[in-house]
Amino acid sequence: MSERLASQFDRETRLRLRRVGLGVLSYLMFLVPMSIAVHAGSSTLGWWGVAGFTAAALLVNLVAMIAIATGWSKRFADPSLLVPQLVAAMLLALGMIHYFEGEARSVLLLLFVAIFFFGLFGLDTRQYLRLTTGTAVGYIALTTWELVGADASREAWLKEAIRFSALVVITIWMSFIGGYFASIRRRLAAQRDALERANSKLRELSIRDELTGLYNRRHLTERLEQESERSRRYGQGFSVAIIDIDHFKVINDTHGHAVGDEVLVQFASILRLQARFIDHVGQAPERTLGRFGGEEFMIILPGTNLAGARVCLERMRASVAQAPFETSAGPVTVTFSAGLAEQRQDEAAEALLQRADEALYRAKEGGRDRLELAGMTQ
Ligand SMILES: Nc1nc2c(ncn2[C@@H]2O[C@H](COP(=O)(O)OP(=O)(O)OP(=O)(O)O)[C@@H](O)[C@H]2O)c(=O)[nH]1
Repeated sequence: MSERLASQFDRETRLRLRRVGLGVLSYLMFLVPMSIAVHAGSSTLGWWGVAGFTAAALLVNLVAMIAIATGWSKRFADPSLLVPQLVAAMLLALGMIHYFEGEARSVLLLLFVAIFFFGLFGLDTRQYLRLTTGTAVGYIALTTWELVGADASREAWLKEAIRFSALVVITIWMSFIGGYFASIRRRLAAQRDALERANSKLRELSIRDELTGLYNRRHLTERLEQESERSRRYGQGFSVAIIDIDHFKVINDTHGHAVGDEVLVQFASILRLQARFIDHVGQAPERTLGRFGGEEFMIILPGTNLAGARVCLERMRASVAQAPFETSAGPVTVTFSAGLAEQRQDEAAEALLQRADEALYRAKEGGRDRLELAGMTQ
């Protein structure tokens, strides 16, 4: 049953349905003292009456279950229908008590305690106090009607007064205690939400490079491993490029470290823009661009062969070289060199990176501002 519940409903709905189930269980449990009282002759209810009350209680719960399971209850502020269920339970309890006398009647006041405990699932103090008022008014109306009708003695009135005051004291206490638990629950929920938000922010920060906002080395390495694994499993190849700004040390030495940082940020945003550009028709898997360290960047291109990677990197190169970067120290000309490699079948990520790095070395040796492609054969 719970597995079926899990597959059909969302978490909140499952929880609400379970609560209604718990309500059914507590009604059924009350059948025991009720039946004993009927059997012992302490009740004028009779077996048909027991059956009638049980059927009414089950009907209330069935309606609540259907309203929750179909999603109909979601249109209300209280989609768990807790308040209507509690009001229905209270009315049923009042109706039932009418048929019990003496000791049995006092004991059955426990029904109200059970109902109020159920309110712990969601009532706040104000709602609890309203339920207490409703219960008290209902009880006074019932007993006055009974006692006046029976022309009861002073003793009978006093006995009811004792029951009534005990009922009111207990329900008022439960209102405050229940409300207190509700406030703790709300606080815990708010703390859990704040913690979840903080966690996701931390997760995001832990994979980002602080300066450029691109992915950091750790995330790039992780993604590279994932891509290798995916390619081994599904046979879909990928390429990788290591991008290195040319003579970045000169930019730093000439204009200062802060201007060097400005260049890195602008460089990153150009690469980011170009990385999003899709070169071929059809849906290409998302590319991962990051800062590998210093003035070195990396892009992972899933489902892309060397020729495709070259198109993408050539566009990046042209875009960077197109115009000098505007910095606080004036225009700075920036170029980069890149080494590209396509994964060979079953090649480990480390070996692939090694080949891309060797290609980058050749690009630098060859005069910079150029791309070099690693060969596919050994
Ligand atoms: N401004 C700035 N500079 C950095 C940062 N990280 C590394 N660098 C500098 O980047 C420079 C890299 O210099 P090199 O490794 O000699 O490379 P290069 O000057 O780009 O020369 P080639 O790569 O051979 O073209 C060093 O001066 C580092 O101090 C950073 O976050 N900000």
